[in-house]
Amino acid sequence: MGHQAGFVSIIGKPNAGKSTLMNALVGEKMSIITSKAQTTRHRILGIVNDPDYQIVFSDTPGIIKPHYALQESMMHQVEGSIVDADLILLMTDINEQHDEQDVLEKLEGSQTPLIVLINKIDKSDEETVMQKIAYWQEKLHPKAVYAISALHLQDIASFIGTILAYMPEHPPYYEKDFLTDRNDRFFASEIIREKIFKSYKKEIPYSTEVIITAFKEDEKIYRISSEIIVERDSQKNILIGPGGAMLKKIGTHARQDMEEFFQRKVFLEMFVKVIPDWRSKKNYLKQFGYED
Ligand SMILES: Nc1nc2c(ncn2[C@@H]2O[C@H](COP(=O)(O)OP(=O)(O)OP(=O)(O)O)[C@@H](O)[C@H]2O)c(=O)[nH]1
Repeated sequence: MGHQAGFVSIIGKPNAGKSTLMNALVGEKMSIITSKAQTTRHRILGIVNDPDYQIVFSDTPGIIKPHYALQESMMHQVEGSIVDADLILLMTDINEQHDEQDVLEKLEGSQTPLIVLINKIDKSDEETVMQKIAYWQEKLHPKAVYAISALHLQDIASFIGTILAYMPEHPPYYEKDFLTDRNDRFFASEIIREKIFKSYKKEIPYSTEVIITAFKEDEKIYRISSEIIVERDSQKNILIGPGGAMLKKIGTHARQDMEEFFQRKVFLEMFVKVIPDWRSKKNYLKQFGYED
């Protein structure tokens, strides 16, 4: 067999561990990970390269019933990744009793090979694992069901081997030194978003978008300016905190992560701006990079 290349879509409910799995497979932090559901908003590619193959993983937003335009765009990205895939990995959390109906609806009519992954078995027991394996086999008749812990993924090589069996003979889709299709600006904004998700309770993270307004690469330092968009003045006040303390903390943590990620010194500016109801307005969503 010649060179193999293909697309693998990782789908599932929010918080199942999709981003954790992709980062483990790619060996780099491509997708931000937090304990909150719906952290991932865009479809993010993570590419595993080898002289003989290229596997292009898509980490996708968790599947939900959309309530506003941002979530509709997130669901369109899931659907797009299913259409493109040579293999679908459906990820489930062993400890969650989700109604998976909306996930199954997305798979209806798809002829693409499917593997079910039962994740977080480090927080479960053998009997439950056996029950869940039987459940998914019966429910979807997938090619295989694997019980894993994405957080402590044991044998990545054999996992990749399993996936390769479904990858067609094809030249590489991307340059062999690419790990992702996203650029440095995207990762800078995601790093800030991760800090916001980790620092505030529910309302602020879900109402926030981060825009990189300038990204200047000097030899020794990256100069990055950003805007944090929220929906209301009250959220702006919470985000900034007393005397600017919260925003300062986020900025410090984000800068440290960026310096590690880019292997450069970083100068980071942050401004907070209110755009009422941006999550429901198509023109803003388009401007912020969410496709229809
Ligand atoms: N115990 C345990 N926790 C895990 C495992 N895999 C992921 N997690 C945790 O589950 C949470 C969600 O993980 P993510 O990888 O962000 O999940 P996701 O499916 O990408 O989430 P969305 O972006 O909301 O769709 C994080 O707190 C992870 O650390 C695992 O194997 N075991």
